[in-house]
Amino acid sequence: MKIINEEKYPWLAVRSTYSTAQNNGDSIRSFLSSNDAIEAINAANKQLMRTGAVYFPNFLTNDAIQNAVKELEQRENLAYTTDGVHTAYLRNVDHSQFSENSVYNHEMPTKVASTAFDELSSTSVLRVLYHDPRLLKLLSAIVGKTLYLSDDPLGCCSVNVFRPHYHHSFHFDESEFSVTLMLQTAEDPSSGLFQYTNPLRTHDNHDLALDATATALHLYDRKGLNGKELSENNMSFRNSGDSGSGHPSLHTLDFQPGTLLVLAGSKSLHRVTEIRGKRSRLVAVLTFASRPGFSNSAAVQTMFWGRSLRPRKDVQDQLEAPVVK
Ligand SMILES: O=C(O)CCC(=O)C(=O)O
Ligand SMILES: [Fe+2]
Repeated sequence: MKIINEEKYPWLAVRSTYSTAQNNGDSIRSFLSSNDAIEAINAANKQLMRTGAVYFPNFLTNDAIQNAVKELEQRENLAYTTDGVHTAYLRNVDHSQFSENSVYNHEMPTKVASTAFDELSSTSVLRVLYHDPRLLKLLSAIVGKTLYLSDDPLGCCSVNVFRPHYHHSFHFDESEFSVTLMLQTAEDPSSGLFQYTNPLRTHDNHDLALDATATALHLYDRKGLNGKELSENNMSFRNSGDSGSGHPSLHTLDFQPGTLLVLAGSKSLHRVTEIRGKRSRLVAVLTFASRPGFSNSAAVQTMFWGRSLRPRKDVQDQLEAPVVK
């Protein structure tokens, strides 16, 4: 079964007449060198830098979608449900460094279930896609740097299960880039929307973009703020992606089954609005990092999967070994 829709994206097909390891290696090396591929990647890179996200409709074949949904329906009852509060930064509140009214300490509710990577079968289409070297090469080309698969045994590739009334409040991901795949939408098409701002945080995890984040929450999360004034919010932040207006834009994704989204999730504030209707919204979340050995923190693992499972020790030892010159 083909997973990637090569009819819609012929430049993603790897042409090999016979299958030997070497032939496969050569095909992957020449992969993405066609003019069509270069053009599509340049356009995607521009879009990602400007708006924090870029998406590819019908990236998955219908067979792959159906297969994934069938497996997930069978495993849905295993999915752990988180039902609590978190800050936009998914970090612990810190009253010693940030004031009571700081957006850093502002908590919002989220209710979502998630099927962890180790709950997917060994032949799951999502597992196969996550390990397809074409996907890693494509994403590295789009973001303009070498990316690595995550070593998080739970969160490297997981599936969000949004049942009726579930929602995910505004947050930044810990992982730098996420790829999400819509598998099944909510019954009510005006619900379960994926919304994201332009990139607000510019450099690294130390850049909290407190002003911009507070401004975005004031503009787009009135319910979550409940009349509260966040202290950083002076409505005057500057951000290259929002030149002129001084307001972070909020985009709503046209997220249909089979759509693949590349999101700068640690830079763009994003949320999923409340689900209405009977059907669960199912979205796969595949994570990538710009250094090897990435894992979500134990705290974030516990929040989303109800347990923490650290990357294999041999992998960590290798990464932490001193470099001998
Ligand atoms: O379900 C989605 O569309 C993405 C949710 C999200 O932001 C996340 O899982 O971090
Ligand atoms: Fe997220």
